[in-house]
Amino acid sequence: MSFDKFSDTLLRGSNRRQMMVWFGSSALLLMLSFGYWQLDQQRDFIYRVTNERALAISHEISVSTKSWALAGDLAGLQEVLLGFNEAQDIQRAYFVDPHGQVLASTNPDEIGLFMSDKISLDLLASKSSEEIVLADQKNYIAVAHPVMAGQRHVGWLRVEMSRDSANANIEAIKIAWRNFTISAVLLVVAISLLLSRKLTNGLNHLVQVATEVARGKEEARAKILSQDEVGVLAHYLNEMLDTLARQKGELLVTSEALRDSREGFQSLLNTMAEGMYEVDTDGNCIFVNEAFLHILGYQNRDEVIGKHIHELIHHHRADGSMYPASECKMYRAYEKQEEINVADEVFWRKDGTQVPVEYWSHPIVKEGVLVGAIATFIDITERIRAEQALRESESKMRDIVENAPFGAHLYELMPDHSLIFVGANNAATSILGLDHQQFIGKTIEEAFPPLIDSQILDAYRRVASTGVRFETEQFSYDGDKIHSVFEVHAFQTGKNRMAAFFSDVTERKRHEEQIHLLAFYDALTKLPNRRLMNDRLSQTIAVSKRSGTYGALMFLDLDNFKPLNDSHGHAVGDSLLIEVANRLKICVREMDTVARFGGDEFVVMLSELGEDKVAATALARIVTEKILAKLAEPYVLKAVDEHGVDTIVTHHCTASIGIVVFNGAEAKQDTILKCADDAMYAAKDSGRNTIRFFELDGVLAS
Ligand SMILES: Nc1nc2c(ncn2[C@@H]2O[C@H](COP(=O)(O)OP(=O)(O)OP(=O)(O)O)[C@@H](O)[C@H]2O)c(=O)[nH]1
Repeated sequence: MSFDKFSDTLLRGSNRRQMMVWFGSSALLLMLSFGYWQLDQQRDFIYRVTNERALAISHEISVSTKSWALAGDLAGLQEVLLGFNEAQDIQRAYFVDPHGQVLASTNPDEIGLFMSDKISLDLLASKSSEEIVLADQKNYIAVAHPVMAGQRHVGWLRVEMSRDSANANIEAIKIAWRNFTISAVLLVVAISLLLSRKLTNGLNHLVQVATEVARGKEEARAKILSQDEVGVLAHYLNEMLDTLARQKGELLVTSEALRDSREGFQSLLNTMAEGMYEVDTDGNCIFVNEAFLHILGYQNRDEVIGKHIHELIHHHRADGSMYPASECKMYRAYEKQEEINVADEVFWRKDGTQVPVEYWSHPIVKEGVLVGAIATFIDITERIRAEQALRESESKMRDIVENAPFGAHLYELMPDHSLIFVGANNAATSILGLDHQQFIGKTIEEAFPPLIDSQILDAYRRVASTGVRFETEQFSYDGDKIHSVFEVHAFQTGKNRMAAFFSDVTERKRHEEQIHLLAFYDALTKLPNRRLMNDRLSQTIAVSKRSGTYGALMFLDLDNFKPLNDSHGHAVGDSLLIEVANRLKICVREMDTVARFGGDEFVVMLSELGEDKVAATALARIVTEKILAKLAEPYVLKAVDEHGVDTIVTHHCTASIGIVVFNGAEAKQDTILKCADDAMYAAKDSGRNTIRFFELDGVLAS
């Protein structure tokens, strides 16, 4: 392990370890510093004590040896010195005379020798009366003490001592101090361990909770073990975790909603029938939907995303010529930040075929800056085909309408409700005999004055605005050049546009009227015939049934008509029949019906004679008698004799009339007719020129 890593581990590890390291190393440093200082002090002190002892010994020996020296008793002198031979740490003690000769020494071998070393020479040269420390070394000390006789130097007593005992003391102190230091450091480390454990237990718990939460155990919460700062921290950590959990829940809901919304939006885009893509400002594709891939034949988005979209799908025009991006309408629109809609260009499929499209592009602007664009498009192949088919169909229809046998007018309804004439076909021109070109742009009233105040104008306006078709049965048009009846069919051809098809049905109408006349009227007298009388009788019966009113039916047959025919001819007979018809008509009300059933047989039906049968019968009788009298009046008839000359024939004629008064609720039509017929024959049988009433049950009435 490198030092850096080691120091890193120590200094940046857990708080507990840091505390231990810092406290331990601080204690160690402190103890070492203090110990070193203390040891230094101790050493100085011990050395000083050693020096003082050396000086004290040298003083004591000098005092002891002074008398022996003055006496010149070298043996005594030697004796004194040998007495100090056993003193502690004394290595050597000797007496030197002023000439440097050793007179006595703890080392007898050097007695008589002269000191010639520099220290000795300097010492001998010195006249000091004070003791002198000659050497003060770690293991050795040498002192010299003058031996004075008054003011006279008699010699120098020199003592050399080892510092073994002093150094042993110092060593013992060192060992003691080292042990003390180690113990102190260990104690400090132990205390710091306990203290840090106490201090960091709570923190470690918080760290453990935070670690569990970080590893996904989001429900983990800190125990509040104390009321100190760590307890407060645990409380707020729990609150923070609760808040985070709540916010995460809300965020989850929001993000789920967002994801749902995004997925919904994505699937919406993908279910769009329109192709869609998004480009950045460089024109590179950043999004396409499913329809894009489908329409342009790509399998997946990777084939498109990141590509320059113009170069990929819009590189050539429909005619095959190059379509540079610089000329692309879409890009020009992007630059101007405008929306654009184009429907006459093509996109190119992956397989190199072209597809006609209509596209819309919208620039995307964020905070005023263009950041890209979105384009949507649809394949308009079918539309073009349909438009072409429509054009062809319209052309065919135009041909058909132009050449149709019926007239056609086209109108447009204006906001002020006026109908403006916008065109006509060839048949319209030939039917109406008008030059329609001159009417284009004019109102219908200006173009066709006979239509002013006509109901057909309102009908046309309704058709143009609502689309409800309109068909006239017949419509009379009296113009300058034409007086005809038309049949008109009008229908909407577009918003506020309509066409009116018309055909001249004047001739057909005349024929229809003729057919109607022949079918329902007697050709000679113009009276309703048997069929029409039967219709009206059934209607009268139905009304009578509902209202309870009575009606009367009379059968009338001329008496002795045949002889007139025989004597004056059929034409005179016809004239009589016509005159009879006229007289009958003037005898009845408008609502009554006079019919000719054939030959000289007529039928008169009186309706709404009231609800009282007696009164109705009386009324019927009055009318019948009136008829009888009227028919009995002489007839002045024009005749032509056998020579072809016109003559006047006066003829008298009567009629036999049978009557039935009926109520619709009481009798059926056949019964009524039969009873009237029977009554008429009864009248004939009674001698003619008379009236007979029949009850419906076949009983002859008075
Ligand atoms: N002029 C003319 N005569 C017709 C027409 N239809 C029928 N007749 C004749 O009318 C006559 C009717 O004959 P009847 O009613 O049987 O004879 P009638 O002389 O009236 O005798 P009664 O009815 O018994 O009084 C026939 O001679 C028919 O030929 C017609 O349209 N014109």
